[in-house]
Amino acid sequence: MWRRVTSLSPFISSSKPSIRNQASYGGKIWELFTTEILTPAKAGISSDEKTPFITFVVGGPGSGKGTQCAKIVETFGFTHISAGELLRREISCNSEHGSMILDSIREGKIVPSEVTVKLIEKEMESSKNNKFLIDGFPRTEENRIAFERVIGAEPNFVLFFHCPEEEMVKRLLSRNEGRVDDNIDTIKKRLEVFTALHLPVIKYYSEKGKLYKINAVGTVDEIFEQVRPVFAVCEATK
Ligand SMILES: Nc1ncnc2c1ncn2[C@@H]1O[C@H](COP(=O)(O)OP(=O)(O)O)[C@@H](O)[C@H]1O
Ligand SMILES: O=c1ccn([C@@H]2O[C@H](COP(=O)(O)OP(=O)(O)O)[C@@H](O)[C@H]2O)c(=O)[nH]1
Ligand SMILES: [Mg+2]
Repeated sequence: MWRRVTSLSPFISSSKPSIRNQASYGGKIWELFTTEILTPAKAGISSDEKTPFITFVVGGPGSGKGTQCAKIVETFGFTHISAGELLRREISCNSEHGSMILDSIREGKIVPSEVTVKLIEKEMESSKNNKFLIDGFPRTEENRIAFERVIGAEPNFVLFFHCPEEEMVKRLLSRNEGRVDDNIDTIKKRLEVFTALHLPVIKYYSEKGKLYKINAVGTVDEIFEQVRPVFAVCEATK
């Protein structure tokens, strides 16, 4: 079981996100980020079994994060922690924050970091595994900083699923999972939030050489063939 070694630091309070006009990024900004060549040294692979191996899986809504995570789990034995699923679980069990989370999800807004990070921390601590895929998180710089402070760790690398908006909208509208946020109005808001708040996270990890960009257009299997070598590097060093 993985245990946090650093002491809890104060959570960062959530501030209201400012939504910048998508046009200010020219729609092509994601093209600036290139795919890293992943090596064991870059991934920070260590032989210490107690050190958690953390991969963040990020990308726009409908880019295929959850679908690819299922394949990574099946093939490489990671524990999948979906931030969105953890939040939806809080809604279904009417927890303390359930109604606030529901309102945020309905509006396509980001739930305060302190809530999400605490849920992720609980999942990590209760897992017997030490390899984690953290899906749909961090969505903002504030999320990222809160994770690092509370968990006391950085991801070994970050998988970024890059997908054109039209494709993401098409996929979300046919997802059919009965989600309150898979309707065109909320989808538009989610895309705005993604464009406005996610870029600094991508930029941060790109500058650290931890970003692995995946072209998320194609069949599920074709996309997995881009993902597989990233994890195969980790396997090869075991
Ligand atoms: N490569 C793909 N091509 C077409 N549809 C896809 C692909 N990958 C996932 N999907 C479908 O698109 C929808 C969104 O995928 P999902 O994995 O839930 O994305 P995310 O977690 O990024 O929102 C789902 O209905 C899924 O079955
Ligand atoms: O770290 C997170 C992850 C998700 N969400 C909320 O949960 C929704 C659904 O997230 P999920 O990752 O399930 O959506 P996906 O990107 O997979 O469609 C988001 O739009 C946000 O409102 C959040 O606030 N913080
Ligand atoms: Mg998902």
